[in-house]
Amino acid sequence: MSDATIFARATGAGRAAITILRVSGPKAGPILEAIAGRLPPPRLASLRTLRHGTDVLDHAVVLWLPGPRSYTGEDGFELHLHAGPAIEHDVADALVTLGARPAEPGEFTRRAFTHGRIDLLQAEAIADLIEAETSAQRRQALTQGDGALSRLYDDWAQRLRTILAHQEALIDFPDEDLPPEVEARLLTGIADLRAQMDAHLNDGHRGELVRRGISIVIAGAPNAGKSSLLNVLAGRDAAIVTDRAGTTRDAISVTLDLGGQRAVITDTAGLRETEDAIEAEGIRRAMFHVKQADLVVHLYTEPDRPAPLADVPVEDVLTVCNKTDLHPAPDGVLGISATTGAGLGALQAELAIRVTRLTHSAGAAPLTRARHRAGITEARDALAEAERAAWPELRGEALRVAMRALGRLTGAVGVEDLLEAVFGSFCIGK
Ligand SMILES: Nc1nc2c(c(=O)[nH]1)N(C=O)[C@@H](CNc1ccc(C(=O)N[C@@H](CCC(=O)O)C(=O)O)cc1)CN2
Repeated sequence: MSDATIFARATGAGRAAITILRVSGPKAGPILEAIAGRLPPPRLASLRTLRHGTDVLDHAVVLWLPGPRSYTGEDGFELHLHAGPAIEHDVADALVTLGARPAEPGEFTRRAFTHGRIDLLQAEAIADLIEAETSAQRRQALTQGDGALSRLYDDWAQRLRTILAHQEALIDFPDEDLPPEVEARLLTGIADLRAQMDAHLNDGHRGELVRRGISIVIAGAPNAGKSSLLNVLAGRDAAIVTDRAGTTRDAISVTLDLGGQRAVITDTAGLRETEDAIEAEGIRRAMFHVKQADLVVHLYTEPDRPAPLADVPVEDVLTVCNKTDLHPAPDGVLGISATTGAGLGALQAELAIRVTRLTHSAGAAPLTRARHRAGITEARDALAEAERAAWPELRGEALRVAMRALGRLTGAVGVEDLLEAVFGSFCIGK
């Protein structure tokens, strides 16, 4: 399978000036010679006439990318073609005739992983980089792609290996030859590592928040102007606005860039007692969103001071007074008018500060996916198990469980079953 030569369009669909086809695999050299004549110098853009037999396909820029110094680690090439359906399908036909086949989603990056060019955390970072919509997401993906998280986990695995070696020594040479401080030092080493993993896990989900986007929910009484606020923040009419209380029944979400951070803002049904079954379901959903939110904007209008939201910590709530064009906001409360736009700049600035506070990471590389959290949790639990173990043999086994959990994160050990999940979500051509 993996000795197939694969190809895919690396650029987007639709009208464009240039289309890049990328090809990787053992037949790349012979195929390029067949369509472009002799091989150009490695990694240098060269203009060539592409032919299939006597048929001229295009005049194109060609890159010859011999392995192992290539993205996939294999021989490969790129064709920078004039964009257009006829060129693309005729060149694809020529590639198939010469023994290549279309690539599966993520197959180029999967080959880069298989050939040891990148580890699994870096492969995930490439997917995140392509998906990134905001600057913060881009920076986080680039940091992980440069191997920041890999280095942290590799360093922990290295320390575990040393601890495990000392542990083996304790088992092989019981009592006699070894000074007592060997076991004490070993236990301190395990405790230190576990504490570092705890700190890494207790990061307020910063990396995951940046990657997924911060969830901000607008809640409050009917007719407080929640939908109007969503619309002005979104800069478009996403939610229906009327002067009738109870207009919003279902939650409506828009994605925003708040100071470089991705935020998903959700407008919810107004909270009140109601006989209307549909509105009641809307309110049930509103409460569900409020409880899940990273930040709640509690909107109200003077003089109807709201009761605190049940089940939401106060530090996660920003109380905002709307309709200041009708009634001024009391001292110390952020006032806005969704209709005149007064105070909106201050609200956006405050939201950006809150979001930055939620996502600010103290230097070290944050974990960014549930997969990472599960792996580190497993390793941390195994270390705790090792600290409690009554027998050296049991301690050794728990340390090996921790090692394997770390190894699966970078892809250094047994991840065959994981690869489909990681690479299947890529786009074709990556
Ligand atoms: N045209 C084009 N642009 C592209 C890519 C590509 O494949 N083709 N990339 C693909 O995703 C990204 C750049 N990433 C890359 C990472 C590694 C290598 C690579 O071949 N590295 C070799 C050789 C480096 C060199 O020229 O000396 C190496 O590290 O050994 C290429 C691209 C974004 N832009």
